[in-house]
Amino acid sequence: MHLLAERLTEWLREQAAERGARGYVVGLSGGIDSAVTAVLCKRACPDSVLGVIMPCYSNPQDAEDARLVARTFDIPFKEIVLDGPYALLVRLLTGEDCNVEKKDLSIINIKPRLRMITLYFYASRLQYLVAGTGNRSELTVGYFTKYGDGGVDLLPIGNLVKRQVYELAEYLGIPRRIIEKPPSAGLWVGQNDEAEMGITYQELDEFILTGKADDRVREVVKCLAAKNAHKKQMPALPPF
Ligand SMILES: Nc1ncnc2c1ncn2[C@@H]1O[C@H](COP(=O)(O)OP(=O)(O)OC[C@H]2O[C@@H]([n+]3cccc(C(=O)O)c3)[C@H](O)[C@@H]2O)[C@@H](O)[C@H]1O
Ligand SMILES: Nc1ncnc2c1ncn2[C@@H]1O[C@H](COP(=O)(O)OP(=O)(O)OP(=O)(O)O)[C@@H](O)[C@H]1O
Ligand SMILES: [Mg+2]
Repeated sequence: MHLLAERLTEWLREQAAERGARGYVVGLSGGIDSAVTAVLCKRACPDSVLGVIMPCYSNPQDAEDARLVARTFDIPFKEIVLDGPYALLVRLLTGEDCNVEKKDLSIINIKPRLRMITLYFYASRLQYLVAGTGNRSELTVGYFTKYGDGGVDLLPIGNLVKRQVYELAEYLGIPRRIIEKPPSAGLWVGQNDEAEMGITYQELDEFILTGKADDRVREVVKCLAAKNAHKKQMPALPPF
C-alpha cells in the first residue's frame, strides 16, 4: 500500500503539471472514495487542494464526516448547500415540490449534476482540475450519473476495486467511522449501493479480479455493464 499511495501521489503531481493545472478540487461526501481521493490530492499538492462539501437534502451526518476528513488531513474546504437550487429546479421542471423519499432517477440525478457544476466553478476559478472519485468496481458496471459524478477530469482511484480502496484508506489513516459506513450515493433517504446494484462489492470485486462468480452475479454485472457502456464513451458522431 505504501508503494501504491506513493505512485498515485506522484501520478497526480505529474498530471497537474502536464495539464497546466495548479491543483485539485474534490467533492467531499463523507464517504470513503472521496476521502481517499482527497487525501491523495493533498499529498500530491499540499498547498493547492480544495474539498467542497455539497449537501443536497443530505443526511447531516455526511457533512459532519466530510468535515472530519478535511480537518484530519488539513484540507481547506467550502460548504455549498445545494438544497435551494435543487428545489428550485425540481419545481421548475416538474411543477412539484421535491420529495426526498422518492427514487425517481430523472429527478435525483440532478443532485450529482449540480455538484459537477459547482466543482467546475472552483476548478475554473482556481486553475485546478476536478478529481473524480469513481473506482474500478463502479466504473465496471457504470454505477454513476453521466455528467454528474461521472463528469470529472481524471480518476485517481479508477483502477482500484472497492476492496483496494478500503486497503488504501486503512493505510492513509482515514477515520474509522468513514471506513465502516455502508457505501451510499446518498441520493435518497436510505439509499445503499449494494441493494441498488443487486450484488455486493465483494461479489463484484471477486468477479473483476478473478473472473469467478455465480450465474446471478455474472448476469447482473453483464446486464449493468451493457446498459451503462455509453457512459464511458464519447458522444456518437455521424459516420459521414
Ligand atoms: N445507449 C445509450 N447511448 C447513449 N446515451 C444513453 C444510452 N442509454 C441512455 N443514455 C443516456 O443516459 C441517461 C441515463 O444515464 P444517467 O443519467 O447517468 O442515469 P442512470 O444510469 O439511470 O442513473 C444513475 C445511476 O447511478 C447511480 N449513482 C449515481 C450517482 C452516484 C452514485 C454513487 O455511487 O455515488 C451512483 C444512481 O443511483 C443510479 O443508479 C439517459 O437519460 C440518456 O440520456
Ligand atoms: N454531499 C456531498 N458533498 C460533496 N460531494 C459529494 C456529496 N455527495 C456525493 N459527492 C461526490 O460524489 C462522489 C460519488 O459518491 P460515492 O457515494 O460514489 O462516493 P463516496 O461517498 O466517496 O464513497 P461511498 O461509495 O463509500 O459512499 C463522492 O465521492 C463525492 O465526490
Ligand atoms: Mg457516498
